Amino acid sequence: MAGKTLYDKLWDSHLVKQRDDGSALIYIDRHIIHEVTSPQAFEGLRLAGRKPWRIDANIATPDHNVPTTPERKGGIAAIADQVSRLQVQTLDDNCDEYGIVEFKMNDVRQGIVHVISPEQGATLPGMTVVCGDSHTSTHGAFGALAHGIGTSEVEHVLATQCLVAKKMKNMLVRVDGQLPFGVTAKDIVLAVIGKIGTAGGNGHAIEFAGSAIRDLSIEGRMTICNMSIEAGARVGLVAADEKTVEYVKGRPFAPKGAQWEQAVEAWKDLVSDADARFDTVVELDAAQIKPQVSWGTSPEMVLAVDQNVPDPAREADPVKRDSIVRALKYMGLTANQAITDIQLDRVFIGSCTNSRIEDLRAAAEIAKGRKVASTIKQAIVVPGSGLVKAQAEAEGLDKIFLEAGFEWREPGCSMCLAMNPDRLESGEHCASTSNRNFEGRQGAGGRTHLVSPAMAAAAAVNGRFIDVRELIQGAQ
Ligand SMILES: CC(C)[C@H](C(=O)O)[C@@H](O)C(=O)O
Ligand code: SF4
Repeated sequence: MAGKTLYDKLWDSHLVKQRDDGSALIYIDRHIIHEVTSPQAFEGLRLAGRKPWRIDANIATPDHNVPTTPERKGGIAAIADQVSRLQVQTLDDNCDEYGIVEFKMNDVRQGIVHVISPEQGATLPGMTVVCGDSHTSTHGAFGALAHGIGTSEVEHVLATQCLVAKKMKNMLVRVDGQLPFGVTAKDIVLAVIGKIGTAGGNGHAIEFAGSAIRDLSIEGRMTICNMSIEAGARVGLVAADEKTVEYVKGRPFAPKGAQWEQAVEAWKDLVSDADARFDTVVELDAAQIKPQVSWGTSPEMVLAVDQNVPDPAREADPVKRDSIVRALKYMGLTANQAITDIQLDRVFIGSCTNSRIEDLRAAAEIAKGRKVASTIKQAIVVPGSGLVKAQAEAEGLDKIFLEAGFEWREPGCSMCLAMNPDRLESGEHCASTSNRNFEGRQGAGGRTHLVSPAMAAAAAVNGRFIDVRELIQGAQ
């Protein structure tokens, strides 16, 4: 019998019941809650006369709707939009009522769900982690089985601590070789999506492996797993290793003492067996990856910074041709235009993809001693959590950004999606470190270009896209 993949192992160790029709019941170790997808779930629970099954499996924070400007220090009353205010208030009320740990709006531990849970050690290797949020795949970076769920499933998990699920297929994305100087985890994942497309991972759990993945920090691995969902896979995974253990050690929710020793021992098995069988295998050479920029309205519409946007006339497939025509029109671009000719209006450095300390350091390295171009209307840096913000301030990164002309904000989802005051105006182009570039994602008519933090900072100071390596001192 062939060995097991990491996904197989995680699945097997959480399987409560397998049914003949292919569906199964799996146990959930960690449930993360935010204000958008939880109100109806709690309401359903209440109507059914039930209570959360295991209170301490839950951790909550508001993120999507919270303003990121200084006025937000005023608390919930400072949220102008009525629906947003109600959602955040409802989350607070629900967590208070059931005694669920919540980092409220102005708690220093508040932030984007996918940033705060790993930061607290609430996401651990070997766990099953769910949240009513598609980017829950982020947590797979720890060798955990993590994916998004819908609101009715949020209610089910709250009530039973279990989830009805179906086993997925196994996909291996192997990235070997050395990443060129100035090329980051974000560029790897954008290049993967450019290669396999947004449906490439459909029905699969993707394990990212290979020397280039092992060489990444935990932050970088989170960036990659975060965007698995944009490659069509609900689950992204990276095997646990010493870096994972090192990252988790000493965090508030991590096991301590003898339990820690036991856990570390158990985590050694969180790798795919050498003879494990994958249904699909994709390989990339890290050395060939260049800084990426998305030009269209889907994350697969992505190119290296030195390329030109496509010419529909050269596309034989009529369906693809139509989508190129439509995307060019929406994005206000002309066929064959150089990526480096795209003029930006706003720059957003943040989101659960790229708002951790390492991302802010990379952006600050570029911003240091430079100025945001006068043609840029706004460039904002939004830390992923209050603790990331505090760390960045301790390192003086806030000063670097402010001196360069960036705004330094309070944590939240911010301009990643138009659910709070940070948004694009129609027609504006934004260099954004987030994960989705769908039509209207950052505001009606807004035009999103997905890039790494260093590339976003470079675009801010240059006004147009530029290969960040041209700005790095001593670049070869
Ligand atoms: C609001 C939420 C349900 C949504 C998601 O599931 O991903 C959001 O976080 C997003 O990124 O689009
Ligand atoms: S930062 Fe963006 S992608 Fe992440 S959870 Fe918030 S809205 Fe979703």
